[in-house]
Amino acid sequence: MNTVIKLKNIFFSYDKQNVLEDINLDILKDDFLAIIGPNGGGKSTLLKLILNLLEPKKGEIKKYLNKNEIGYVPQNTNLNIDFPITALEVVLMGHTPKKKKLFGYSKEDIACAMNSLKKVSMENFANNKIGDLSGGQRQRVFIARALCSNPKLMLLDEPTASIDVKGQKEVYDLLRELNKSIAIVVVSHDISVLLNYAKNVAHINKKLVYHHLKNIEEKYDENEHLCEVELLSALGKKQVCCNSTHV
Ligand SMILES: Nc1ncnc2c1ncn2[C@@H]1O[C@H](COP(=O)(O)OP(=O)(O)OP(=O)(O)O)[C@@H](O)[C@H]1O
Repeated sequence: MNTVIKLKNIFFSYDKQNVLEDINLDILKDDFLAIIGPNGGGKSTLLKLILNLLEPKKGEIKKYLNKNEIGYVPQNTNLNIDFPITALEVVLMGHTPKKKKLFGYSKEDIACAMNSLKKVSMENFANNKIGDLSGGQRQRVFIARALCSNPKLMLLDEPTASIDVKGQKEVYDLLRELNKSIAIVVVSHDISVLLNYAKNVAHINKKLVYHHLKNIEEKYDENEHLCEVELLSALGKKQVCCNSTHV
């Protein structure tokens, strides 16, 4: 089975107005899926449905993974950076301890958290305060926290918001490395970077339009910034394979 998550005819509304309509989407085992779309288009809502934080009003979400095999890096992890906590402590917060302890963490917990920091090349910053790290370094620590449960799928909501271009590239290079063994789903407005990393794109504006990027021959310069409209226009010109259409 190549699919890890299957959404079938999903409808969702917070009140009476539909936020998502008739969403069909397969997330594949080796996917690097970029979810793009306008503000309020329903991107974060879709992630919350996949994470079981919300229930669809209609339709079905099939998961071919255990709950702890889905890692999540939420939006706005830059909040509370003044809180006096180290990178290691942030990662330990995402860890499910093997043995329950009343105070502190066991040696095994710390070794496991250090291993996660190593996977994101942040082990040398374990004892640094999270507020003293750069935006890109901090985001890598939050990715390490999500790696604690050895996920097979990682969902990231705007991971490079308010990170400089160099930091963005580091985060996406890391995600590409992780994608060798983990399916990656990224919500982002940061299309020019995603163009160089994503395998597939889902554009969400209440409805979903899916693009297979492998058919695009033209390579974009990583440092070139394209807006969403330019990207979609580029995709349209290249006539990529779509399995759904805007209505
Ligand atoms: N808890 C909520 N209660 C009511 N309405 C909500 C709630 N959360 C989101 N919405 C509304 O649902 C719609 C979709 O929101 P969502 O956050 O999923 O969009 P988004 O595509 O992630 O937007 P952005 O790019 O701005 O983060 C918006 O109109 C938003 O105002």
